Amino acid sequence: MSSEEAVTEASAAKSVSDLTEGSEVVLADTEDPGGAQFYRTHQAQVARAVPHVPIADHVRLILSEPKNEVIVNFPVRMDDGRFKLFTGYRIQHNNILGPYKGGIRYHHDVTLEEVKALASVMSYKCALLEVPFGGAKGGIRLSPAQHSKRELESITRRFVHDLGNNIGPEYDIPAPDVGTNSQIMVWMMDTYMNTHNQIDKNAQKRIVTGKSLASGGSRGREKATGQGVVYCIQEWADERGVRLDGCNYILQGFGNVGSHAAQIMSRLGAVLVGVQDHTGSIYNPQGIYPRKLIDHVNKEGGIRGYAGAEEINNDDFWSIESDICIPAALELQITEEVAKKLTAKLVVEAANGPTTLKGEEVLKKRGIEVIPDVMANAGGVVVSYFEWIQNKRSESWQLEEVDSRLLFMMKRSYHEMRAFAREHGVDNRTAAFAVALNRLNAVYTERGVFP
Ligand SMILES: NC(=O)C1=CN([C@@H]2O[C@H](COP(=O)(O)OP(=O)(O)OC[C@H]3O[C@@H](n4cnc5c(N)ncnc54)[C@H](O)[C@@H]3O)[C@@H](O)[C@H]2O)C=CC1
Ligand SMILES: O=C(O)CCC(=O)C(=O)O
Repeated sequence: MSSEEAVTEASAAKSVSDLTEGSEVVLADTEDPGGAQFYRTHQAQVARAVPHVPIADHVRLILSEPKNEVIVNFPVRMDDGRFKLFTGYRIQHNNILGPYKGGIRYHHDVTLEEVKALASVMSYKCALLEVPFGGAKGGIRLSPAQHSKRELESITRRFVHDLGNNIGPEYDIPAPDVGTNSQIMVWMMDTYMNTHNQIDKNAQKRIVTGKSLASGGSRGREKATGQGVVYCIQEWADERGVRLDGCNYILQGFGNVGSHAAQIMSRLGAVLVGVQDHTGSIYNPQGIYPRKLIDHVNKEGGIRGYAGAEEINNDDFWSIESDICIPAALELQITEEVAKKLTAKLVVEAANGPTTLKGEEVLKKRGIEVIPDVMANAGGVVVSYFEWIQNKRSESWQLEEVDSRLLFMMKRSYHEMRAFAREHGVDNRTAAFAVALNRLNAVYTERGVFP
């Protein structure tokens, strides 16, 4: 760098610091090792499916990057009176099958590339499950635990305000993901309604899904992702004559998805022998009671210190003797090293993108089967679709109806994926992406190319 350039850089930095003095700036994409790797991993996984289905060139190109990338920077007043600048993303990958759809993540590692990967995953998930939605995802780089309820509400409302018409009940419909919940969805809905003046307020409820029951949510949405994970495990067990009663499993992530999956697995007699979350890892070969662990987590904010299990090193968690492994936390967790340690016969990807490319290679070599994210965790978006329909029609379905419709859709796609895998001699992930790609390609080619 010449001395002139150095002076210019220094004065530019100075003027930025003048602008932000006294406030905290949470910069968006300063470092992004994980997000970029996740995006490349996801694209490589999709690319493996391409030789197995006839994809038109223009369709491949369209799907290779998101259609829209919305980034908003907005200041919010913190409880101490100072302003903090946040960056929010809403990435809209594809909407050929219907409105953009996907969760909102609040996590300190959120980056543009991570949200791009997650948005693209949603397009294939919806296509595989025949949910008439496209794929999107959003997020803000923040640690929810470090903010008061009031701060979280202000951040959420400001984010929705600044997204403006980039979301809408027939255009792009957010939902919960890591670090967000029904309360955040209800704040989003309320802010949208207050900033978009329409007479039919009831119809506007479907701007988000994953709301509380009182504010227009669906029965069964909160447990839906975990329920769908277990439906997949049941199909896998039936196919192979495995009894779930008495089988051992380990679980990474004990939030919405993990804790619900664990409660449902318990009802089937499966034994939870190890859990890991952001606070540590615990082990009990006699079984950990999900309900008691939930009570502990609600009080303490994590699994650490739970009296009904022994605390172990995070590194030892993956080698716990088990039949099934359920990653239900973040992406890129099942690395080469982790895959070598696993004793399970099945990995069920409750999380999005939990397995690295190298990790997958090892799993394959070791004969460990994978039910991929786009299939395993699709229960959430399926019941979000049911919530959206119920809001649109002013209906309220009973839980039995929600569960039986969910089971039907999960089973249908699971067996489509398995049939493709058998017919083409490919793994479940490649089959799942191939079925989804086929569907997207068919719609694009039938509709033709706009000149
Ligand atoms: N909430 C939903 O409906 C859906 C969620 N998913 C996916 O499921 C996964 C979990 O999501 P939620 O349960 O909603 O999130 P959550 O915020 O409710 O729970 C996340 C869990 O992951 C744990 N965790 C975070 N960092 C960790 C780390 N470094 N090591 C170990 N554990 C860690 C947390 O302690 C917590 O137990 C994510 O990949 C999400 O994208 C997929 C489909 C739908
Ligand atoms: O429920 C939804 O709309 C989206 C859920 C989600 O973000 C996901 O499946 O990863």
